[in-house]
Amino acid sequence: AYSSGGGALSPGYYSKSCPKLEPIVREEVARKKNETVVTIPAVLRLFFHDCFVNGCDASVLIASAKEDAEKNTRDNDSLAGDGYDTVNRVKARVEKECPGVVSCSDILALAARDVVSLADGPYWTVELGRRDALVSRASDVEGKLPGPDMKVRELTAIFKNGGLSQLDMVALSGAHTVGFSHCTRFTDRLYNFSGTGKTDPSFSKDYAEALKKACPRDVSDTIAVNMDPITPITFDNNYYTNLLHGFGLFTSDQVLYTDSASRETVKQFSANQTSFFEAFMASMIKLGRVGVKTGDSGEIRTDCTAFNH
Ligand code: HEM
Ligand SMILES: [Ca+2]
Ligand SMILES: [Ca+2]
Repeated sequence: AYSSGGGALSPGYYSKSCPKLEPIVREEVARKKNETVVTIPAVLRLFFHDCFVNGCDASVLIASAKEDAEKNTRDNDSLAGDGYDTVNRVKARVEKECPGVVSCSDILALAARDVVSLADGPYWTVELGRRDALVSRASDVEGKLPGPDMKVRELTAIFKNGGLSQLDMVALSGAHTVGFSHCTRFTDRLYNFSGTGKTDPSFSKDYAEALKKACPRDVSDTIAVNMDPITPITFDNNYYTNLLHGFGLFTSDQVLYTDSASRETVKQFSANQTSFFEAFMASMIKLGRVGVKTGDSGEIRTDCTAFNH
């Protein structure tokens, strides 16, 4: 379990030491997004995978010659390269403006906020003052990240490790309103649900048919589909409306509606985008506090992909 106090974080942390930080991050993220829209889901997911393994400390960004860092794991293998590129580009500019001052973990937290708002989602104030990790071990990832086959009880337990509630879990799952998934992450639901050789009955029939066309039985592990088939690049509440219609891609998505423990929240977020946006912002701020290192812990990396020493 991690602390999620976040007491030492504050929005104005760099107001004297790097006053242009936020406009620089915004500009670089927007430039990258205009080159490829994949930037949006890539950065958002990268932030989540960082925070859930040893806290929001940029541990996921470390590149290891021995390939034994967090990024060298099955769970993190599918993190799109554009997420890392975005952070590295922002960092390069920020280092020119204010050398040695701004952590990679704070850049990632700001970039995650900016991609959401650039996709027409909400905009919130980001707490700052995180320091970067001194370790990144592949062996630390196991069991920390949720899997697409999990049910509500397991999902809630994983989020609880970071001090996040079931409501936070349902709100943050709304991130699947943008981005892609490889077919291999859900083909069991299409062709061999619970070992039955059948299709998961909680799928809409039409949606399952469409997914079978995009993802045939022996599909290559490079093929991916939109997670929100209706508004794939817009950050909206359509993820929840999809669940009402059996358009959830993973078991971990669809169970949020089929399980009565979370169904009312799904209905509410589907009916009212403002209530989803408010919950999402609050949960992102909580996510950004998970296991943060402040004060004398950690370091301010100069290169986000490597420790300073
Ligand atoms: C609730 C439990 C969650 C599970 C089981 C889960 C699982 C997954 C899986 C399996 C993928 C597809 C990866 C692939 O291509 O193989 C994915 C994609 C994604 N996830 Fe999640 N996720 C969860 C929560 C979250 C949260 C909390 C966020 C962010 C706040 C998030 C953001 C994303 C995004 C944006 C993508 C698309 C990535 C891209 O297009 O590059 N997920 N997730
Ligand atoms: Ca981390
Ligand atoms: Ca959407």
